[in-house]
Amino acid sequence: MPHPVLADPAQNRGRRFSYAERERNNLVGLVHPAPPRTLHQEVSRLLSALRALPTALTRYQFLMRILQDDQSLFFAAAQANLPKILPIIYTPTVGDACLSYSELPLPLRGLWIDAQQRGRIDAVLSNWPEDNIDVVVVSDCQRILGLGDLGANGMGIPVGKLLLYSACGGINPDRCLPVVLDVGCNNPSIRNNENYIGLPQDRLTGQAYDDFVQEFMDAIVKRYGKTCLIQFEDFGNGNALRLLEHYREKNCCFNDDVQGTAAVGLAGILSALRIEGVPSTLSEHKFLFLGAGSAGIGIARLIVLALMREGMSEEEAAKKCFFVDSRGLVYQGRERVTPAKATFAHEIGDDVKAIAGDGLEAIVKALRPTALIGVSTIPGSFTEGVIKQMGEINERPLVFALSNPTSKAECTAEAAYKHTDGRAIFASGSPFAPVKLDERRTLVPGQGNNSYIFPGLGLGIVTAGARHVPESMLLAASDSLSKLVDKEQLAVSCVYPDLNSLMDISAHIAMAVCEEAKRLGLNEKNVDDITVEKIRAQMYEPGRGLM
Ligand SMILES: NC(=O)c1ccc[n+]([C@@H]2O[C@H](COP(=O)([O-])OP(=O)(O)OC[C@H]3O[C@@H](n4cnc5c(N)ncnc54)[C@H](O)[C@@H]3O)[C@@H](O)[C@H]2O)c1
Ligand SMILES: O=C(O)C[C@H](O)C(=O)O
Ligand SMILES: [Mg+2]
Repeated sequence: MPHPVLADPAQNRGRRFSYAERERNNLVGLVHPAPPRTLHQEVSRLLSALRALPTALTRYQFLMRILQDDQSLFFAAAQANLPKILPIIYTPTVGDACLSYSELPLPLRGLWIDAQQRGRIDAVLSNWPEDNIDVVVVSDCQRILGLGDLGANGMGIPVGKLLLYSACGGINPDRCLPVVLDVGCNNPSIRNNENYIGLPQDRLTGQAYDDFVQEFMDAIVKRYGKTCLIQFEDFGNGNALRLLEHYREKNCCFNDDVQGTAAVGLAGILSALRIEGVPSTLSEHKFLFLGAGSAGIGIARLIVLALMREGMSEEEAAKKCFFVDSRGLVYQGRERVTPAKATFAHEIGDDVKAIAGDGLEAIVKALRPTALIGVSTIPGSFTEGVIKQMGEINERPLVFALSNPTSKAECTAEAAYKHTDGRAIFASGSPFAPVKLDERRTLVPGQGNNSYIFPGLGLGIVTAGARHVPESMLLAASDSLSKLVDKEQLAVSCVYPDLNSLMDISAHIAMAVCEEAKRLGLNEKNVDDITVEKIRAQMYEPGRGLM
């Protein structure tokens, strides 16, 4: 039997227990005899051990074990080394971890609510050891990153998102709940694995699915209150927008793939307007999206709102966004245009119709977009020809390859820069290293990932006790992020701020969200006297003052 203090990751401090603490807690002999260590020393030790590991997946496993063992060491290490740690606990490595979640020896983390628990979801929730929860991230895992249906294996995503809530947004990790709704899995390569951790059955659909989600939503509100934030994550195309529409005004919730992505995408675009050679107002731009799913529709809808704020009509604003889906250009009168795409299915001439199915390069040439946004999950779809075409049309083309993980990116940073002689303003969902163009110039790809948004957005919602998450909060978050991009970043073509400052970024975003909640009267908590400094001071940060 492990000692209860050592077995509790929130209490265990291993070699950092002082002599007095060792005496007080009867730990003498149970921790190493060497003199107590500082948090800083232990973080250094952790980082050396991490470096010595051979693969990203072994580093993922190692960090998950540290988290299970000693929570404050994990978060202190993460917060002091975000650019190093994020790609392991989050995108892209978390994608590999999810693919092999059934095989990897990993500590149990998160709550799987499976379809057989229908009718007793509240009882399952009561098994979670914490009674006070601020943020729930829930996925049905039908579209994990660009990897498709991973069933119960997708737990790595809600777990990873919530680790960022604490590491980047300062939400107390004990008040975070990662949930997988295991409604089945239709992917044979996952489900037929003899070690599969989920229900080996087809996904629930139709009314049975909707009732299951409804029961879950009600159970969360009953147990944790109506201002407990519910973040929908990596739901499939057929459910993401639909569930968001259904719940957005009933619950305190948002969909990260639709709305978080929208805010980070728009922030990158707004930042780019400040770069010389880029048309400096939003209304001068034309956006071409490859992929018309949750992420693409989400970004386009927020662009429309941003344009309307500048005085444009909704109809005119929508005309600034064009979509290409798996059948080619989406246009008015085309077959298979869903209601979500219909807003962006424009009237086009016969000349454009004639090339609508001819591939992205021809479409780029015909439409002459200023920005190309990849949310398609199709790796390499921004070919050399496509990128060169963007470079011919624009002095500084925006090329955002937002699909995750890295293996699904529409192009690499190097390709975007190389085929435009370094003129492209590139951003990607997964991290890419800086690219040295020549002796004088190194360009830095920005990571256009919703991780810049959701921790601060959630922090703001929790701080304000917001009842809902209206679209204007996403606009506020987006503006706030964009304002934090400095001249130095823009000079190296990077449209996002330094990842190292994510805790500060989140405090600023949270402040903007609180102000918006207050403006709309959506706050259950008094935020009259709130300031960025006060928010920052209350954020969970185990290394504060100790590192
Ligand atoms: N960077 C970020 O923060 C971020 C956020 C959300 C999603 N994403 C990534 O974006 C991708 C899409 O996510 P989503 O939520 O929109 O998924 P989705 O399943 O809702 O949509 C995918 C879209 O791509 C289209 N598509 C498929 N094949 C295509 C092809 N050959 N050509 C053109 N379009 C094609 C589909 O028709 C669909 O419209 C994923 O890889 C996801 O990881 C990134
Ligand atoms: O998880 C990420 O890295 C971003 C986004 O939510 C995605 O689904 O790709
Ligand atoms: Mg996602």
